[in-house]
Amino acid sequence: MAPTMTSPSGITNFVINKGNGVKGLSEMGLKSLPKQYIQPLEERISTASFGIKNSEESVPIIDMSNWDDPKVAEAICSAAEKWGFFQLVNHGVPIEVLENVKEATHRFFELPAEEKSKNSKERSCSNNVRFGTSFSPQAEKALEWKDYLSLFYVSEDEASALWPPACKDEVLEYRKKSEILIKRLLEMLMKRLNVKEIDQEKEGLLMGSMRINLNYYPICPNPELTVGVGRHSDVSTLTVLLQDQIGGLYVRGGTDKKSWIHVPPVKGSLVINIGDALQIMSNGRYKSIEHRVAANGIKNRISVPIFVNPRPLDLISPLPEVLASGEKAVYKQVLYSDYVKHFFRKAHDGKSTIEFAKI
Ligand SMILES: CC(C)(COP(=O)(O)OP(=O)(O)OC[C@H]1O[C@@H](n2cnc3c(N)ncnc32)[C@H](O)[C@@H]1OP(=O)(O)O)[C@@H](O)C(=O)NCCC(=O)NCCSC(=O)/C=C/c1ccc(O)cc1
Ligand SMILES: O=C(O)CCC(=O)C(=O)O
Ligand SMILES: [Fe+2]
Repeated sequence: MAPTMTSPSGITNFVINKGNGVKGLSEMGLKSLPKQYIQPLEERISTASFGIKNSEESVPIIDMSNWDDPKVAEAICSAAEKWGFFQLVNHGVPIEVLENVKEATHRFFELPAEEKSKNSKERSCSNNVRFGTSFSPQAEKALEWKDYLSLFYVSEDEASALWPPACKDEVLEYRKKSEILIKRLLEMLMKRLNVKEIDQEKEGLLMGSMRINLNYYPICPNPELTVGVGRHSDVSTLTVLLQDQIGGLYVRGGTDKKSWIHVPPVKGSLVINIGDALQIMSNGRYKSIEHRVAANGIKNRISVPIFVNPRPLDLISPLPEVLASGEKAVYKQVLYSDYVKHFFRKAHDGKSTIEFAKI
């Protein structure tokens, strides 16, 4: 039988090869979710049974207005140890910059499929610019209901020349204006690890590369059967995440450490989470926590994470300052680009990636 639009190969062709993404599927007004997107029961997110149970069971919201007050550093480091996730208000990144990057994200995804797919893995003129769908379609048994544009930052000039004009200025501004915040956070987190000063070498190791993703989660016909993003932890040092007002991000936590806790949108805030690279460098003191995103049946959602990373050719391992007191290393030295390739070559699988670096 010839593939039709609704046959499995027809869907793959339309979404992945033709670059329509799940946004294209969503806009066709599909009445039911195509088979490829149906997740196994244990991965589905039943939003009715999750959420905030009480005030102790929510990700901390930290006010950064007095960022040099030791209490702020204490709150941030404790949240990084206990939750691996926190929200920041009065973080110093201008609200207008955040609004502009959200608008630019919508502008990019509103472009015709033909225009967006000029940035696909096959057609992009740079390895640093990639438009795609789901996470790792060739490795996944069930696909995720998300399209993305992923931008690896090398320099202002390179980005200006190669990133899509629909969003590049706003994304560059968002990255630049977040840099002070990123440095402040890393300084606080490092102090608690007995790293007194972030010299050039440490700065490179902690934040020598950045990747900004523009995530688009279109309205889904059967949101309860699929996910926007499956369970994973980020491979970054830390991630600065801008989400819109829709909601749907869940993190593993609570007193039993097993519940899925909603991260409610807070106007003007930024979500921060610890990634695997910092869990490794801190020898497990700071936690990169599993998280996932629900699909939504009513509204389109966007998010814009800045993944703050080591450089691809950095060797990452527990920091000497952390091991100075005689603590035994639980992670070995790994080449960061090997670690990231390992992450990208498999489907999302919770906290499994870090096994790659365990002794
Ligand atoms: C290893 C990289 C990413 C690419 O290396 P490459 O060898 O020059 O390029 P390849 O094109 O061969 O990519 C290797 C594999 O990774 C895949 N990949 C290459 N970028 C991508 C890409 N942005 N997206 C999703 N696959 C990709 C790519 O498809 C390919 O898979 P495969 O074809 O099956 O071998 C290299 O740029 C690198 O070392 N970067 C270091 C900095 C970095 O990007 N760190 C990652 C931070 S991202 C992070 O923390 C979380 C990201 C995340 C993202 C989505 C989620 O749902 C959840 C989390
Ligand atoms: O969309 C979100 O809120 C989170 C997305 C995410 O976890 C990621 O891109 O790594
Ligand atoms: Fe993530």
